[in-house]
Amino acid sequence: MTTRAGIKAERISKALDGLPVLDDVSLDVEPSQVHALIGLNGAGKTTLMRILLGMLKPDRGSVMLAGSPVSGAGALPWSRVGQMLETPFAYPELSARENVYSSARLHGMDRKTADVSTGHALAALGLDQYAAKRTGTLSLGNRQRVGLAAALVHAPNVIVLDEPTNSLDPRGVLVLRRLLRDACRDRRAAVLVSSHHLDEVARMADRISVLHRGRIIGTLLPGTADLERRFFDLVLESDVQGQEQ
Ligand SMILES: Nc1ncnc2c1ncn2[C@@H]1O[C@H](COP(=O)(O)OP(=O)(O)OP(=O)(O)O)[C@@H](O)[C@H]1O
Repeated sequence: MTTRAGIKAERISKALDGLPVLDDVSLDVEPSQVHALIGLNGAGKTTLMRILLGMLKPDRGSVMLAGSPVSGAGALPWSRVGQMLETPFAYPELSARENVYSSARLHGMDRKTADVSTGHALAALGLDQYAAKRTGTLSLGNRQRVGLAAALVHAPNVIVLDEPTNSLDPRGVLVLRRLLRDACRDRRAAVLVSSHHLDEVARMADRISVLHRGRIIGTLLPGTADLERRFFDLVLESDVQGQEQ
């Protein structure tokens, strides 16, 4: 299996506590695309993202990430990856600036470049006035913005964000959408975002994959009308098929 960039997951299965959570999931997140993963609570989105990022080992299947098998990826591929899963990257006792700068350095940027990039990332996420504040004292939405700044500061080519708009206000959602679009256009980034919000996803994504009960049950076209109805049609169809088997 070869891929030059992006994420390619093939036939991933995983059980947790003896229960199947992912069943034969394949997913291609291509360069220059925002790929959305949608599914109901408990569908397996976070588990899949953890496997894609090498945080959890699949029982079966394989993942290529930024051109390398995720199981043996060295520092170079990881320096090209930006991610935010569940809790945003943020040491509460450090300032917003220190958190974002740390992420830049951990992803291999030299001090000067990290310093400049940190300034840009904070400004892009509207965090200038909070830069010196301890992250633990910030509002939930602003902590999420710090997490996003930390995920994007090093201009990654592969971006994985788990429910990145959860605590964002409408302006934050617009900002994130623009940043992800810019990343796709300017550096051919491959972007995977999970979400429950179909309307947001429809405006942000080029492709939408639907995960239900640990299986990819179909895709949706972002531009089509009645996205919500189509989503529930897919879910219902899959549940009916499951009952018949
Ligand atoms: N560490 C764990 N041990 C046992 N079961 C787990 C563990 N983590 C997740 N699960 C189970 O796996 C299933 C999928 O969980 P996951 O968090 O991946 O779903 P999700 O689609 O991200 O859900 P949500 O939208 O609610 O965040 C759930 O049934 C969950 O209870």
